[in-house]
Order: sequence, then C-alpha cells, then structure tokens
Amino acid sequence: MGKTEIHEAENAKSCSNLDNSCPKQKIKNKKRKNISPILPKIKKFETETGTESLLKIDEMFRNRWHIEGLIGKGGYGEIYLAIDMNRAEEVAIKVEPQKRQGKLARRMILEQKILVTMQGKPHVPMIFASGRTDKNNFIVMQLLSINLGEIRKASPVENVSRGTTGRILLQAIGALRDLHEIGYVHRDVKPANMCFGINRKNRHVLYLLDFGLIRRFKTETGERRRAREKAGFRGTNRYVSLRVHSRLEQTPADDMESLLYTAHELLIGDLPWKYLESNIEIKQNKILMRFEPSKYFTNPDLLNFAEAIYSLDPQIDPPYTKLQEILTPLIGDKKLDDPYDWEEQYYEAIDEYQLSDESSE
Ligand SMILES: Nc1ncnc2c1ncn2[C@@H]1O[C@H](COP(=O)(O)OP(=O)(O)OP(=O)(O)O)[C@@H](O)[C@H]1O
Repeated sequence: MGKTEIHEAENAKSCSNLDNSCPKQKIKNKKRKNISPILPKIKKFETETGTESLLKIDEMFRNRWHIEGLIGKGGYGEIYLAIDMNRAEEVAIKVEPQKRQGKLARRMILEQKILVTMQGKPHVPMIFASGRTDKNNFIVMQLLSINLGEIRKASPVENVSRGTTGRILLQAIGALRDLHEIGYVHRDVKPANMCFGINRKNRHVLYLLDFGLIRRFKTETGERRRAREKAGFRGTNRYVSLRVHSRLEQTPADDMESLLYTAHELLIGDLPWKYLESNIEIKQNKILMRFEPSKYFTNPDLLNFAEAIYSLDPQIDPPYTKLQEILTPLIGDKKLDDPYDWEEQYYEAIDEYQLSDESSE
C-alpha cells in the first residue's frame, strides 16, 4: 500500500483542551450535538476491548490522527474513531495486520483500491488517506453512523418500519449497481456492512462498507469472467445466497439475494435461521423460503421483491431500476430525505408492529 498512499501525514498541531483553536475542542464545540442519534459509540480502554488492540487509545497516529477509541472489531480489522488534528474533523481508521497466519493479507489492499476507484459515488465513504505501518495496513475514511444491524436492534420492536426499510433498500440497490457497473461483486452484503452519514447533508445517505471480499466478475472490457467450477465459501453464513452454499461462483444476483435476506431481517425483525449454526440447516431453511416465499414475506411489496430476486438469472445483470420500482410502494408517501425511524423514536415501527399484532389475534 506504500505506493498508493494518498496523503502524507502533516505535523499535527499540539494544543490544550481549553484552547478554542484546538481541533479537539473545536469538535466538542461544533459537533455531536443531536445531529444524529446513531453516532458510533467508542470503547475507551483496553480492558473494554478484551484483547490487545492494534492502535492505542490516545495515541497520535502518524503524527496527525488522535485515537479516541475503538468503534468495532471485525473478523479481520479494527475500526477506530480518531480526530484529524489538521482538519478538526472526526474520522474512522480501519487497521488490519499485514500478515495473517504468516501470509500477506490482501483484503485491505483490495478495499483501498476499490474505495479510491469509487470516490465520488454517492454510497461510498470518502477515503482521506491510506498506507502501512511496520505491521499494519490502514485506511483513514469518513466517519459514519452505527451499522444497520445496530440501528435495528435499537428499535424497541427490533425491526424498522416499511418506510425506513424501503428507503434503505432503494439506496442499497443503487450502491450495488455502482459496484457491479465497475465489474465487481461485493460478496458480503449484510446489515453490519451498511451505515448512514452523520452530518446534516448526508444523514439520510446510505453507505456500503467493507470491500475486503470483492471479486471481479467482469473483465475490464465488460465480458463476464469464466466461472470457476468450485468457488470457496466467501461471505457470512446467515446472508449468503443459496448458490454460495453450493460453492458456485458469485455474480451480482448473489449480492441481491443477500440484500433480500437483509430486507427480511430489517422489516420482520429476524431470519428463520437466526439461531442455526450448521451450514446445512441454514441452507435447507433458505430452500424452504425460496420454495414458498409468501409464507415468509408477509408484506406484499417485499413478497414482490422476493419473487423478482428469486427469478434473477445469475448470468444476466439484475434490472436495478425495475427492482427499485417494485419497492417504491413500500415507502408510501415518504421522501428519501424525510426523517428515518431513529430520528422519530421508532414510532412508525412500533405502530406497524402493534397493528400487525392486532390483526393476527
Ligand atoms: N467509516 C466507518 N464509520 C463508522 N463505523 C464504521 C466505519 N467502517 C466500519 N465501521 C464499523 O465497524 C464495523 C466493522 O467494519 P468492517 O466490516 O469494515 O470491518 P471488517 O474487519 O472487514 O469486518 P468483517 O469481519 O465483518 O468483514 C462495521 O460493521 C461498522 O459498524
């Protein structure tokens, strides 16, 4: 990643907390004031993180970013909240060891490449810098909200409303179309890999994250690559498509099927295979869902979406606009920029839940 480094760290300004020109103080003064109820929470101390972390809290990383705390720990990397001391701005820093089990880890190199290629696309976080230290690769990027899984769990009824689900799906389809158009499949579409913006301008914009598992499905000239006879398992058990359970090469249709499972979880509150761990049992449950979608997708608009997804030909690009049109009735009269559930104490999700409970009595 050394070669592709975008910005070199400049010397950070040193300052005291009481000084109003200090970047940290500026942030305290201007931000984090009720703009978004879904700001990521940080773990401040090593003991809270359980294991030793890759960066140290209060460290001045690369002489520019003050590490405030750990936001998240994925299977591979760690995500920190930091303050950019040059720009008085909060950022997220993703860090991953360069070597895993003695082998060079390629995930973050791929992720960095795709983030740079897709800068300017509406559903991709801004990347401010990237590079490597002695042992780790890192990416400094735009700070986003908590992820969709956490947003759903914050709802008192553990699901989000039709209007919120519909608008999330419309944006997610757009995000996937942008990625597929440049020839890549994501291969890990799930609620934990989607977040919202956190400032006034982008708080209603959905961002797609984690491009560490992407794979080219088209050549640079636009032809589909030949599928391998047997592909390795890539993705997250709960959300991968049936074809992935059968170890088939992933195409954009598989990202769409993962989006369908994401939609079910957001609107209904869970997936029938939530507590299952065995791959075989999860696969069997997905087959049952595909066989009789009306039993699972109780909302008619989501059922239409499910049927459209199940009828996709994996070798043909999905009809993105048509899929968005199918979902438009789910949104009702909501506009993309109207408040979402978390800005209204989830009252619509609660109303819808109570109504469906009454009608099932
Ligand atoms: N830019 C960001 N702003 C705020 N939170 C973020 C940001 N990037 C990632 N996160 C949080 O960190 C979590 C893990 O991020 P990410 O999926 O990129 O890491 P990973 O190590 O690749 O994870 P996984 O093991 O799931 O593949 C996300 O679910 C999200 O909640």
